[in-house]
Amino acid sequence: MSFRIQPAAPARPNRCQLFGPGSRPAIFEKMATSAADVINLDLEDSVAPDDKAKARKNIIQAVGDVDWGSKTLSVRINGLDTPYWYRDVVDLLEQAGDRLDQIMIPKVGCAEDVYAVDALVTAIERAKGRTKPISFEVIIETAAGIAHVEAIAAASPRLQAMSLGAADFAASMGMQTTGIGGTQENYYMVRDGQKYWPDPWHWAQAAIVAACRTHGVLPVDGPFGDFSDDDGYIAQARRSATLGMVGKWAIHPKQVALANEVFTPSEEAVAEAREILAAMEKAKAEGAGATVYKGRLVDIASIKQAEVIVKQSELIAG
Ligand SMILES: CC(=O)SCCNC(=O)CCNC(=O)[C@H](O)C(C)(C)COP(=O)(O)OP(=O)(O)OC[C@H]1O[C@@H](n2cnc3c(N)ncnc32)[C@H](O)[C@@H]1OP(=O)(O)O
Ligand SMILES: O=CC(=O)O
Ligand SMILES: [Mg+2]
Repeated sequence: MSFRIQPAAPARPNRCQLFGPGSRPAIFEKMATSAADVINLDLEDSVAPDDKAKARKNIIQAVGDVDWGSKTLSVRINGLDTPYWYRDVVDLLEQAGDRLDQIMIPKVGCAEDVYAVDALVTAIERAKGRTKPISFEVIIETAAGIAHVEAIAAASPRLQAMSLGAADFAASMGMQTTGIGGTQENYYMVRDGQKYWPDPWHWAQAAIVAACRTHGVLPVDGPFGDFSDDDGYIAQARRSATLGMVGKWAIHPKQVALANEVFTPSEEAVAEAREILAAMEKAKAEGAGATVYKGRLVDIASIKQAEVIVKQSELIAG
């Protein structure tokens, strides 16, 4: 390990973030009774401009009225390039009850975007005597966002999570696709006449994971638009989990169970991780730093790898 210690990310389950438009209050109770760990009530891109004010009111009322259980309750505000965002923050912080946990800031392009929201939130918290500090999550979904991803991850002690937003990201990058996440038809390689579809989101996800892990923030995969394609969703989520992300968005309730399944370590994976830890305990007792487990090398690094899986399963089990 470097002299610079890697901070731990917040210890809370974040396997699935279920989104719903703030302009559709009829689904709020359904969201609250879902199995998602995080609820994202949206004021941004799923709400038409004429509905923004009403959606704000709906959300403020629902924060207090709906029983959100032990879920993390987050509201996605509008982007800092719009005329809506300051009113989102002011009204939420002045009028919504203490049950509100988090604000999601979309289209963050630089650390100063987060700083600006932090300054406003801090002023209102003090003015109103709010004792529970609001945490932040951000979406990396622009070229500027990914270019400044590490500075953004370090921008505020309020920051708990960072998502990749594939739809706006694709648009900002000028990618030739209207798909939201997943395999892209024209992003393929050819070998011996066979097509092979690599993952166009991989590099951005890896950059987000590295920035998040450096600064103790939860890395999360964003939306998968085709909610009729369970296999595609699962494949995308498994790749994200393998890269180090802790969860994924659901833009339809049927995606919640898929995310929970992928981001909950399987019994087999946990059992194997515990066996590796036991094998290393035995090796250490015998004065060895490395040993053989099921025909393969395990050493002191394997302890840390196994601990990732065991800790994640313990966190979810509560
Ligand atoms: C790129 C981005 O920014 S993604 C993030 C922003 N986007 C969003 O928030 C969109 C969230 N999703 C939705 O608005 C909706 O799910 C839609 C528009 C995609 C589909 O809505 P519908 O046509 O109503 O879906 P469908 O008919 O399959 O719904 C089935 C049931 O789930 C409910 N439902 C639909 N969406 C949600 C949701 N997000 N959360 C909870 N329940 C929901 C419906 O009310 C319906 O309930 P019922 O069986 O009791 O009648
Ligand atoms: O906000 C999410 C996105 O994919 O864009
Ligand atoms: Mg977006």
